[in-house]
Amino acid sequence: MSKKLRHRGPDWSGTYVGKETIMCHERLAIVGVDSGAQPLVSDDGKTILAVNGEIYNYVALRKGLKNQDAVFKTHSDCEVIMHLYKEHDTDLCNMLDGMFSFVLLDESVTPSRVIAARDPIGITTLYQGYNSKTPETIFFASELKAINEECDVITAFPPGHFWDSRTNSFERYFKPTWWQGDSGNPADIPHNPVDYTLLRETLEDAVRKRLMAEVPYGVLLSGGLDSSLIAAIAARETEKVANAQHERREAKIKAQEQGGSGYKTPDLLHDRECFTSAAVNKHD
Ligand SMILES: NC(=O)C[C@H](N)C(=O)O
Repeated sequence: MSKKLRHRGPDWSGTYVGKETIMCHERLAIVGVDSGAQPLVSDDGKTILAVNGEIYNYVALRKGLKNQDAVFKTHSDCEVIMHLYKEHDTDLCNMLDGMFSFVLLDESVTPSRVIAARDPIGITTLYQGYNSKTPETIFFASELKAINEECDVITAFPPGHFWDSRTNSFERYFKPTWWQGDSGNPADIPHNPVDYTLLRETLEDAVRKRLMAEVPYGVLLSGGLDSSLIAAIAARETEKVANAQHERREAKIKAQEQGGSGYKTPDLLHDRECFTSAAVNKHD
């Protein structure tokens, strides 16, 4: 089954075989490239997690944990989900800023518990299925093709919901106030005056956080207004980050030069050289 999803991630194929649950993950490494192979297994070996997605606010969430001694085994943006689960149970879903589908297995309880969730608007895909002859076995997968031979009932996992094996049911966690616009009552439709500055800043912020990557990224450019705007913001933000890195390097070299001996370490000089040529290439 996992092989059918291999195209989703060239970087790692991982499998966890638990008491009653098997989890497989095909990874496209984006954050915590060297350490974040999945499924992630907690320090005590009792929480297991597979995620498709990016958690943009993972640094802030980590800082906000009640248990500041929580052991992080990787630099993955996704690991914080396991720690949030310990502190907030399913309320964790509302704390994530990102695009994600995940399945979390809790083997510290008997019977073991499974939580699955999908991001608020369903940016990432997730399907749930079962076979009517063995309905107690539940399948989850990012693509239908992984489970369609095993299951005769398959549904798209509803966005903004989590599923809990304790209740065998879905619950909506995403309940923004503007959602009431669906009620059909015109009074429930927000009618704030348009604020173009806020609109621009929100768009910039949305693009900025999506640039969170330790690997090269690209923008699919159609030439239309939306993708051109996004590409322009992404290019500007990327340049800002590159300039800030350049300034930090220069400051480091200067500090070293002024620090008495005037000796420039070969590493620092090489670093400057590489960085300057990289910056030149970027502008070509
Ligand atoms: N790419 C993913 O879906 C998981 C995680 N964000 C990673 O970088 O490995």
